[in-house]
Amino acid sequence: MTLEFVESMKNLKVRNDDVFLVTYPKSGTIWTQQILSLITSEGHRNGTEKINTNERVPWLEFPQLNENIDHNSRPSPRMFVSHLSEAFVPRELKNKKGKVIYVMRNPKDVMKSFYHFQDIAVLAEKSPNFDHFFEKFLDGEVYAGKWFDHVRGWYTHKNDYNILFLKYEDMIKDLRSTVKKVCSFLGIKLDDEAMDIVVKKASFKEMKNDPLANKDNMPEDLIDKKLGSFMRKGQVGDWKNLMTVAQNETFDKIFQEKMGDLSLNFTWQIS
Ligand SMILES: Nc1ncnc2c1ncn2[C@@H]1O[C@H](COP(=O)(O)OS(=O)(=O)O)[C@@H](OP(=O)(O)O)[C@H]1O
Repeated sequence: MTLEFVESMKNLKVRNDDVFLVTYPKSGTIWTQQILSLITSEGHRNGTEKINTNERVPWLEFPQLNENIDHNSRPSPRMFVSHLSEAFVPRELKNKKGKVIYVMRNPKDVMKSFYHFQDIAVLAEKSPNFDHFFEKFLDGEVYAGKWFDHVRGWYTHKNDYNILFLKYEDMIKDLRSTVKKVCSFLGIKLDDEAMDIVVKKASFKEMKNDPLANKDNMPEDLIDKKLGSFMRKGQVGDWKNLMTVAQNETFDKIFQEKMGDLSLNFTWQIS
């Protein structure tokens, strides 16, 4: 990804039936790519088409991950996935052209997932320990910058977009309801049998064993599978196994300062 390319994406011609999935890293990106793939493709549901979710929902800002795909020449309907901040996505989306699905996850679990991801992400700058990563995350010295800015940017500009917000924890609690919400947002009707398949194939257990959906097919120079799995735990509240009491207090204080004025609630654990 070059800055020049990202800049050029601001001018991408948006089509009415485009769908942009946007996330801060580690918030449920591949999960929602899989859900979108299953909802929109019968061949993905019944296993007759062997296409990676990363190809069905290609990266907006990483064309090299999809054989240098040229988004302009893709047939409609197109789906995209992106980690871009609100200020960097195609401007035409602001005219409520196309649809945006923004998935968020409680930032303590995001941070923990991100910390472990550096073990397997070959190109990631490694932190020697969690204390170091904790500071880096708070300072936004990680890919995609500060979590607080990313979420705030999208949330406070929500009225400019045709946008559906989803939360990772809601997906954990009731995946079927989330799938229904996505179907309704996309104007797609699935019968009960198709819905059952989507919910089953988008479960953590199924995805962990599905190389089309779990990044096992990623090149080894990007993800080193010997060092860990991309589908790590898929839980809510795993941050408790890593953050100290002091770090948690610091985080809560910063969260309150930066997000306290927004009507956004997160689920920090599920008992
Ligand atoms: N089906 C399903 N159910 C529950 N959780 C799931 C599922 N699929 C992916 N995951 C978890 O999502 C985390 C990876 O997030 P992303 O896909 O956003 O990562 S990335 O930004 O694309 O690198 C990562 O979270 P952690 O396990 O906490 O590390 C994945 O395990």
